[in-house]
Amino acid sequence: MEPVIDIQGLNHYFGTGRLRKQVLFQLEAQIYPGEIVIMTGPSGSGKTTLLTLIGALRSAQEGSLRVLGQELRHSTTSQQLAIRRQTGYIFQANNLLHSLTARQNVMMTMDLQPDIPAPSAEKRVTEMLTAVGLGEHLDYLPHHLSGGQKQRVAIARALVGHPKLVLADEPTAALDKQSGRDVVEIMRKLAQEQGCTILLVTHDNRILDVADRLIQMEDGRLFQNLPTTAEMEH
Ligand SMILES: Nc1ncnc2c1ncn2[C@@H]1O[C@H](COP(=O)(O)OP(=O)(O)OP(=O)(O)O)[C@@H](O)[C@H]1O
Repeated sequence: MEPVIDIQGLNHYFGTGRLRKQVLFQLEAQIYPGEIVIMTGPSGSGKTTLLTLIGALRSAQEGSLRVLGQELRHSTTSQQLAIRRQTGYIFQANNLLHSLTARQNVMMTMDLQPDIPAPSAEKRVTEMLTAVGLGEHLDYLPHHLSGGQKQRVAIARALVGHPKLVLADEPTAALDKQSGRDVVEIMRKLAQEQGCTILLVTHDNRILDVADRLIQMEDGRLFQNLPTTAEMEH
């Protein structure tokens, strides 16, 4: 089976000249279809940098990074756009547009998929918001929703286009224990139904058990094959 994410000898640097600083060192990792992988690690260790490289939101500089079969090093803008279209992003700050309702925020993703006719797109948006428990809040603006509800809109927005890959950066950081739990359970359930792969960065120990596999970043180096919480309990 071909990995969804295939990282080999990946290095990354910020800055130029004397200020050039290496932040990722010889990373190696393969993540396969349908896997839920959680990446942990101290602040500043390079997790967000790696996530944005995988999501084609910044350019790979050295080594190899293949995502959904596409080599991202030396890739063209249109190849990067193709990866972004197949990827759902969920960030700590949910990045909802404040003047748009929950429904309109999610609909924006469907606008990137011109091959889906408008009535079907609208139906999918309603179904997705209902699936995350917001069927009664379709026309609410973000400031009338709680933190957990806003994050659920962000999940609906990330998943409504049926992405092959979901990248989530601290999706539960701003949430209380129960809302955080609900949010990852919804992600897991929807991802299983759609068969997509999830790579999730978190400091939140309370959600580690949703992972099939844990990886850890420390000082720009990746450590793999850590036991999951479920395995540790056996
Ligand atoms: N745009 C940038 N320019 C220069 N240095 C940067 C830039 N972005 C990140 N860095 C540096 O790269 C390193 C890795 O940062 P990164 O944000 O990837 O860490 P992180 O593990 O995601 O941290 P956190 O858990 O706090 O979000 C840090 O030393 C950071 O200061």
